[in-house]
Amino acid sequence: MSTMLEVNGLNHRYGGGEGAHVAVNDLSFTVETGQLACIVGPSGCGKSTLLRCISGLITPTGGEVKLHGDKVDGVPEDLAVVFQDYSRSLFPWLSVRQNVEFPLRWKKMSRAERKERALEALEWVGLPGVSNKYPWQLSGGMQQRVSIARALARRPALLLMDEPFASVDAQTRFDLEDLLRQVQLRNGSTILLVTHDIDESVYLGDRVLVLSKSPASIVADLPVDLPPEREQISTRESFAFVTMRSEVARLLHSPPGSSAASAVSGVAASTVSASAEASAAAADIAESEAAEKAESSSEAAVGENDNETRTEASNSH
Ligand SMILES: Nc1ncnc2c1ncn2[C@@H]1O[C@H](COP(=O)(O)OP(=O)(O)OP(=O)(O)O)[C@@H](O)[C@H]1O
Repeated sequence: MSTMLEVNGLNHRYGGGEGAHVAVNDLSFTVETGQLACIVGPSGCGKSTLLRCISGLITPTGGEVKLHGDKVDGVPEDLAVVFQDYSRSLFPWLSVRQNVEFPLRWKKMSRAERKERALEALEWVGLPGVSNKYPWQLSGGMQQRVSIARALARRPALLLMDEPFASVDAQTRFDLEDLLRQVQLRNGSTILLVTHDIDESVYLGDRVLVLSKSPASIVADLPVDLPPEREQISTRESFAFVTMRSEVARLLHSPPGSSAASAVSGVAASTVSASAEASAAAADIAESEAAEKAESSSEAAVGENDNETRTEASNSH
């Protein structure tokens, strides 16, 4: 697998002098071709700043970014970005198809080719029948699909996504997450997605990079040990998912540089599987203990309330 993105010693400071604010602090990582890497970090830690540096929208104050080996010093032609706010990224006076075609105008291709690419991308995102509608005639989730189609139509070397599903309702969010993984698996796209939602980072990612509080630095880089094909209910219930999300939550809530955080980051992959085994064993023990207790207390507990099993829906907002 070749390296698509290299971030080396990246720093970014806003302003100067006493009012200077360091948003990103010495970040280094790579993303391999065909990988979907998620970056998760607390609100305000510097995630968007990192994406702006990677996309060439701002020049970092230190370090460098390379896309397929070329130093980024402006917005690369073969990079696309999907933002959270779909309503501001689509042109309301253009039809859906014209919106998707829009960035292709700067590519050397005929009108017919542009149209074909746009229709193909709309099909990838499950919107084959809306090409002549206007964005304001679509639901929020459909508009975000159009934004994704517009990014994919360019066949970018790297797709950056900044909290792409944060503005849609929970069910639409699930649908869009599944759509993204399907598209990524089918097209082999390389994607770097930023989110502050722990569950989303684990569900979507082949890998999760955990950032510290501001200024952003990398606390851990964890491979996601889940099958490529994921399903909202069974994947989220799986042992590997639950273990991993706990690991990420622990890392996010440990102060950077704390012994807990550095201990985990040093042995990221092995920690996940080791703690998975330990938790499995603990769960087995707890289950058999509970069964024994239930058996012995069942005679004495006649008339008492039924046990309630409560599954807490995770929400890391
Ligand atoms: N243009 C700017 N000038 C000065 N400071 C800025 C600028 N943009 C961001 N910052 C500051 O840099 C820090 C990181 O901001 P950034 O938007 O990158 O964080 P984030 O992790 O994406 O936040 P959120 O999760 O809330 O979207 C914040 O303290 C923010 O106030």
